[in-house]
Amino acid sequence: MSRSPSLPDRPRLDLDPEMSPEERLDALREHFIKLEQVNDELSSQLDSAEERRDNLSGEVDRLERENETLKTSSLYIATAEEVTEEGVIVKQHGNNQEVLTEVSPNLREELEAGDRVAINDSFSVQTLLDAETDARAQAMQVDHSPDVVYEDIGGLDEQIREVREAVEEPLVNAEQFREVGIDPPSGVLLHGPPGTGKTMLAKAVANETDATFIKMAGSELVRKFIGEGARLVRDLFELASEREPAIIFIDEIDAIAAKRTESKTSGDAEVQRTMMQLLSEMDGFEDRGEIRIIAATNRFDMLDRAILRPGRFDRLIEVPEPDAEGRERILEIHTSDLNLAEELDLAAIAAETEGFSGAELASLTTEAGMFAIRDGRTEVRMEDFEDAREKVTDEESAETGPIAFY
Ligand SMILES: Nc1ncnc2c1ncn2[C@@H]1O[C@H](COP(=O)(O)OP(=O)(O)OP(=O)(O)O)[C@@H](O)[C@H]1O
Repeated sequence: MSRSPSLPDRPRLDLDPEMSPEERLDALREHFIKLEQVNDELSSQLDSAEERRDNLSGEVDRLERENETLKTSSLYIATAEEVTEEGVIVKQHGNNQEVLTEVSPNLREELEAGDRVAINDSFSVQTLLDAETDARAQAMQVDHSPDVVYEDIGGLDEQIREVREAVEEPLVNAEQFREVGIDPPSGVLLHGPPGTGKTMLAKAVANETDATFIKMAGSELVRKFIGEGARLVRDLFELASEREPAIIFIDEIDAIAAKRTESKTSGDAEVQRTMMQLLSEMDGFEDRGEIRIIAATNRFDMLDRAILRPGRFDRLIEVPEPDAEGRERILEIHTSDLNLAEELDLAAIAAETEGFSGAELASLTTEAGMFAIRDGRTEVRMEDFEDAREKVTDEESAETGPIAFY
């Protein structure tokens, strides 16, 4: 900082009593001139002091603004990976950097592993992001460890074997695949009627491989997130690479990948863009590491064949309606916690429920339990299943009519 200039000396007026009036007048004039000079000097000093003050207050304004911006500067988005005694481990989106960081005690109470958070430059957690405000969070269902295991799935042994081979093996033994030099299937397409266990299969692989399960429903992309489909597909793959190992599950893929002739709605161009984005993500997918893609449809006939080309959904697995044996197994699974009457014959129920999907058998079981309760019993009998079958069949035909799609 420059020093302030020194003040000019104050002129002295020496009037000798011996002086004549003329001499006094001269001395006074001279003094007056000196005073004027000092005055000029002081006012120029005042001017420059004022100028300096203006400059300084400009500088103060600038610093204040900078301070404000620093206080409100952009925050980074991260995911809380683990809440530990020592702090919170967060993983920053984009660069996947993991850090152990601080969090204020009140935030800490609310914070759970898997939450999205905003962190500042020094990585400390500033806010917990509200998942509901985030289209990405709304459009995608993220499950860190789905609780479905292969044993929960009845009648699909062959499909389980194929899914394990196409999805689980390449994830678990990635190194072996590389060494042998074969590319695992890029994407697996599960096709079959509704409620037959396609989602369960995808969840069970995620569980078995300790992978994050990320589900996106094609129909929602088209209905709910109009104009955002392509971006959300990009986000979907980005999220998966942040959460490796991950299983991407695209349900109802027909909604975004229907044959062009079949989709003549006004949103056609938008749907096309979403599908193109999906194809380009899959085409550029090879080096993406531990991410596998599973899609499901119950409108296989409607699919645009472009998505079935090699390098895309090149492994097709049909998930059919269960046969009698499959139905019996599904009934066994869903009644395992029920208090069944001694005489109850699951094979007989399976024989009488031709055309029932796994989902329908699950609700049949719940309904049977409800009939027992209504009757004041704690034991579920054959007659409860018969009543339940009538109810479920009536509801089905009232709601959807015969299943016409497949
Ligand atoms: N094979 C099965 N074994 C046991 N339970 C089943 C089976 N299939 C379906 N279920 C029951 O039905 C429910 C729905 O199944 P799931 O969501 O996997 O069907 P989906 O084929 O994905 O259906 P959608 O095509 O309608 O999405 C499951 O939560 C489960 O209770």
